[in-house]
Amino acid sequence: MTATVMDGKATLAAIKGELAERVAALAARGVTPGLGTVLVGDDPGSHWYVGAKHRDCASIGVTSIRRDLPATASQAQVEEVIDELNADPKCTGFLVQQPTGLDEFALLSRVSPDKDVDGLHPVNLGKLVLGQSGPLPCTPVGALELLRRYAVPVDGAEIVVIGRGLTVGRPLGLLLTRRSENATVTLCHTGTRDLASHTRRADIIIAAAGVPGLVTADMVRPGAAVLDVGVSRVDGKIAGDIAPDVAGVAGFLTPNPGGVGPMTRAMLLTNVVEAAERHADAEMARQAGAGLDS
Ligand SMILES: Nc1nc2c(c(=O)[nH]1)N[C@@H](CN(C=O)c1ccc(C(=O)N[C@@H](CCC(=O)O)C(=O)O)cc1)CN2
Repeated sequence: MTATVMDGKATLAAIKGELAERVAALAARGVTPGLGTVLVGDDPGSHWYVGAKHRDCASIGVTSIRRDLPATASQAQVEEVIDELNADPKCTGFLVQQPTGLDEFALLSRVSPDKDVDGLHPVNLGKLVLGQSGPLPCTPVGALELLRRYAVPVDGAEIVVIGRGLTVGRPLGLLLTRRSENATVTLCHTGTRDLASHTRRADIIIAAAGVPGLVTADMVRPGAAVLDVGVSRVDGKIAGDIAPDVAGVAGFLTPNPGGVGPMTRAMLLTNVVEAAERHADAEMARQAGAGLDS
């Protein structure tokens, strides 16, 4: 069997085209979305991710506000920048690039939930738990969107998620078990005794463990969809969690790079546009309430 490649790069391009139309509609209402990023330190990977996010924004008409701080920045200095972006009307949404090496819970909690485009603020994660609408974490919803666009059925599917991290594995479990998605999820982690016994009966495997080559062909049911979210560097190159021999067994497979990574950026752009749309609607309602619309 040769797996169908779930192309995240091509899907990002398609989503950008769709979002550019929504940005144009916002411009007609006098609103320009603006993404803010807060980057601490000089990790080359983080610099690349932030640069890519701003290039994506420029390509669809979203303006950029970039705050880069040195590795020596203190918690208080980063919190000051967050306060600035919370108050800046040109910044309709922003994020703190992780990792920062600081108290990330305190930083995430300080971002205004209305401007949280990562969907990682405790209020927005709480909404996900409660099944309320709100911005969703970018990588989990990116993986789900890729499955949707390749028509891989999720409703009723047995899905094994590997990894319980706060940005991917844990919210993925919450997302996929919502009534609207209706999947049965097994969340595996370093304490899982027999990983292969779980993956072998999965319709969909989503690996976010950061262990190169963790999932091998013998662990995959023929025809299963396999998504690789693992990012490790081996000899300077990205190495995912999925071993190359899985391509001969899986029905659908994401490349890595070129799979879920670009989808993370696509869903960030979606959250940025949606935050600006909510902002525009709230402003219109405020003006109508104040009798300013006539
Ligand atoms: N505040 C956040 N920090 C981090 C998040 C996040 O969602 N919010 N996730 C990751 C990094 N990340 C986004 O920030 C991210 C990961 C991967 C990609 C991507 O496009 N990757 C490319 C390859 C890039 C390369 O060559 O290095 C791909 O997979 O094709 C974009 C964004 C941690 N931090």
